[in-house]
Amino acid sequence: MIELKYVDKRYPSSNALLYVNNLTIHTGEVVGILGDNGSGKTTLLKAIMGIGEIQSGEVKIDGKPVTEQYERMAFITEEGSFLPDMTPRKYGQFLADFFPRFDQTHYTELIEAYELPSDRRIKTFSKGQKIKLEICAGLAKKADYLIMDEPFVGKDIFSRRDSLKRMISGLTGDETVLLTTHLIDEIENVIDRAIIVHKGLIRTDIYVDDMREQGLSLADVMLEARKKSPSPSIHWPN
Ligand SMILES: Nc1ncnc2c1ncn2[C@@H]1O[C@H](COP(=O)(O)OP(=O)(O)OP(=O)(O)O)[C@@H](O)[C@H]1O
Repeated sequence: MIELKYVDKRYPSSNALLYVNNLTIHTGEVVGILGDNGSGKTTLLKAIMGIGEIQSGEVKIDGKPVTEQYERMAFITEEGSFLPDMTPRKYGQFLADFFPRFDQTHYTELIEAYELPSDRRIKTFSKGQKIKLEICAGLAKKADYLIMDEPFVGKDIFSRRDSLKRMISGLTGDETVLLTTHLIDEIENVIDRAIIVHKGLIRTDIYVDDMREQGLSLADVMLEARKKSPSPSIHWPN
């Protein structure tokens, strides 16, 4: 379970903020973090991963600070955690040294399935190939929490569908998955819950089944979220 309480994140060099009053992501949920460019999606994922300071509030993963749970977390992002001079093969060895649960065989299978050159330096890869490599690494970590920032960036449509299928089929179903994306059509049938961030605040948090019962699509919900004013129950930090 991921829990955020009164999380306040500000950047000193801009007036952007993220404020989350109370958010609980239950174990096993697949959650889409959606919203316009610059709305705060990546900032939210980074706050969960403990990347960068938060001004106040707390984030707990199964009741513990994220720093005590890193072995159980995979953060898949375009920025990548690979070292650019490494090849995928070397990167796999490096990850195996750091993550006790890392499954080298599964990693090699994924690298082959994504048709990534295992002995070429990662710095020569395209954007789509780099994020594919990060997905291979993230899935092979056998993490309980998969936090993915734009996992479809730089991919063509066939590659996106293939990637999505592979990602889902590589999961046991017990993982908690958070992903940001702008490709709402692709993920509507994949996520259980949609959290819509607008101007640094969570404006909508809805289960997809409830959304469908109300006859709404993700596109409708996102449009509504933009118009909503912040919830009156929000306690603004002093
Ligand atoms: N390191 C930083 N320093 C200053 N401002 C930042 C920094 N990182 C992000 N921001 C600002 O915080 C806001 C939220 O950015 P964030 O990257 O979380 O948005 P996003 O929803 O992930 O956007 P996108 O869909 O474009 O990736 C933006 O206004 C952005 O300019």
